[in-house]
Amino acid sequence: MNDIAIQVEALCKRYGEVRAVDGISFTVRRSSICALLGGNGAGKTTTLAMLLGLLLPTSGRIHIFGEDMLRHRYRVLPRMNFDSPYVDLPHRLSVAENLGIYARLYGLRRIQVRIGQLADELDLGAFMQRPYGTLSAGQKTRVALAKALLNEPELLLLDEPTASLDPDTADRIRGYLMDYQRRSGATLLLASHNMPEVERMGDDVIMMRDGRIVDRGPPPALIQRYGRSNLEEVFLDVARRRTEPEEAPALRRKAE
Ligand SMILES: Nc1ncnc2c1ncn2[C@@H]1O[C@H](COP(=O)(O)OP(=O)(O)OP(=O)(O)O)[C@@H](O)[C@H]1O
Repeated sequence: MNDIAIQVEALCKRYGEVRAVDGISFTVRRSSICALLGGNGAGKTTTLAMLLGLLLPTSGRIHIFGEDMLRHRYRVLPRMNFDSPYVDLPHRLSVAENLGIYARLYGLRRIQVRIGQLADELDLGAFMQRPYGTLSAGQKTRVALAKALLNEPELLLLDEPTASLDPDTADRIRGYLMDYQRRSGATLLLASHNMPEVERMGDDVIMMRDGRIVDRGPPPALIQRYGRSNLEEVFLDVARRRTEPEEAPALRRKAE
């Protein structure tokens, strides 16, 4: 059990008739990067929100670092953090003030040292004293990531971490996150529909459609199983439901 960071069993979230998450079970190994991959409305954000305790599941179980999240989430939350484009920070406060508030909330000790470190690593120096509300979308994304890393989380949940970044910055942030994972041994779970991102970062991929898990595995294994040359083609097979053996090229070739 010690090498499991996240264990989810038969997790469901319903909104009236909508089954946003429909009975999913999965585990995420400690010190790995796992990607939740799925089209719009597949249930990725809902899954992350339940893992964080922001949403109550309709049914099912979630254990993080062996703790039952529905009963004891405050035991685990200090070891976690998350980053999502849907979360905003106070607009009138400067970047430095915003990070300072979160650092105190998290009970950090050497607050200025940690903020300085992150400002350096994520290249925030030029706008640390500016009101957060005046930043561009990409700059806000980097500040939000700094906020998520303040407490050096052992488990980091990321919802579309590079959604509003230009290709150069996005690439550097991916590299930075992978480096953070290697340095700290943290576990990362990211929701994305950016295939090259998932292919580059993910040790494991969980593919979701309509609230269910339709396939999973390391990117190279998935690509091989579907007889495709990249994850984008696998995703299109899954999204367009070409996942029956008679329709998946590799399996069809094997049968011939
Ligand atoms: N508060 C809500 N009330 C009703 N339905 C909701 C609510 N939140 C999410 N849903 C529905 O649940 C389903 C899953 O949504 P979710 O946001 O988890 O998908 P997603 O995979 O993150 O999609 P995207 O890639 O578009 O962000 C969708 O059909 C969505 O419309």
